[in-house]
Amino acid sequence: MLELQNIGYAVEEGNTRKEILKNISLKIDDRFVAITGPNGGGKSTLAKIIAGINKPTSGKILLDGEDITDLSVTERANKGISFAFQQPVRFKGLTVRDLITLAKGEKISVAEACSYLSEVGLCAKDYINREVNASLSGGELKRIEIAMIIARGTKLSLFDEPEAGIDLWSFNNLIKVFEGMHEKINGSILIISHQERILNIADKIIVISDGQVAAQGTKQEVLPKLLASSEACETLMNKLV
Ligand SMILES: Nc1ncnc2c1ncn2[C@@H]1O[C@H](COP(=O)(O)OP(=O)(O)OP(=O)(O)O)[C@@H](O)[C@H]1O
Repeated sequence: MLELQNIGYAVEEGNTRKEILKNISLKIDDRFVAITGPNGGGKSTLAKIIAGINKPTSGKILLDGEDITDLSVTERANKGISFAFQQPVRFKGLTVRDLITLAKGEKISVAEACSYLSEVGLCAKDYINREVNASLSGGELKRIEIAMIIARGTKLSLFDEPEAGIDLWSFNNLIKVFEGMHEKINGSILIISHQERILNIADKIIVISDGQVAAQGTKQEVLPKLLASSEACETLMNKLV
C-alpha cells in the first residue's frame, strides 16, 4: 500500500513561494485508482512526487510501511513503482521485443513477449521485431508502453493522462486495455485522467483541486458530484456567453 502523509510541494517564483501541493494525505490500496480534477490542480506534480521525479518539500511517502521519501526514481522502481511516460524511450536499433524484455527484467520467450502485446490489443507478429521509432503512431507507442508496464508487473503503476493525444478509436481500445488490466494486474493502477470513461472503471476516485484533496471515495460517491459541478459550470458558462 502507498501512503502519502501531509505532502507539500512548493517552488520559488521570483521572490514568492508558490505552494503547488498543500498537506496531501492519502492511502492508495485499491486496485484501480483514478486521480482527477481541474487543470493546474496539482495532479501531475503529485504523480512525479510518487515516482520520485520531484521531491516533496514536506511530508512522507510510505510504500508498504517503508519510508521511501528520500529514494530516487530508480530505487523506487526497484521497490515496485512504475511510471508510464507519455511515450516509451527510443534508441536506435531497439525493437519492441527488446523493450518488453528489458521491462520484464529477465530473458523471455518470443511467445511470452507476444502475449504482452496481445494484451494491449496489438497483433504481436506485426510489432515484435519492429524498431521503436517515429514510424509507430502515438496510439501504438502508448500501447507498447502499457505492455511494458504489464510485463514489469509492479506493485504500483502510474499513468499520467494516458488518453492524451490519441484518437477516439484508439481511446475506445485503451479503455478495454485498462478494463483488462483491472482484472489481470496484481498491484494497484493509479491513473490521472479527465475522462469520465476512465473514472467509471475506477474503484476509487480522488479529486485534486488547488493543490488539495477536494474529494475521495468510490465512483458512486464522487462521480455524481463531479458531474453535477461540471454541469453547473457549463450552465453558468452558457448564461455568461
Ligand atoms: N516547477 C514549477 N514551477 C512553477 N510552477 C509549477 C511547477 N510545476 C508545476 N507548476 C504549477 O503548478 C500547478 C499544478 O501543475 P500540475 O501540472 O501538477 O497540474 P495538473 O493538475 O496536472 O494540470 P492538468 O490537468 O492541466 O495537466 C500549475 O499551476 C503549474 O503551472
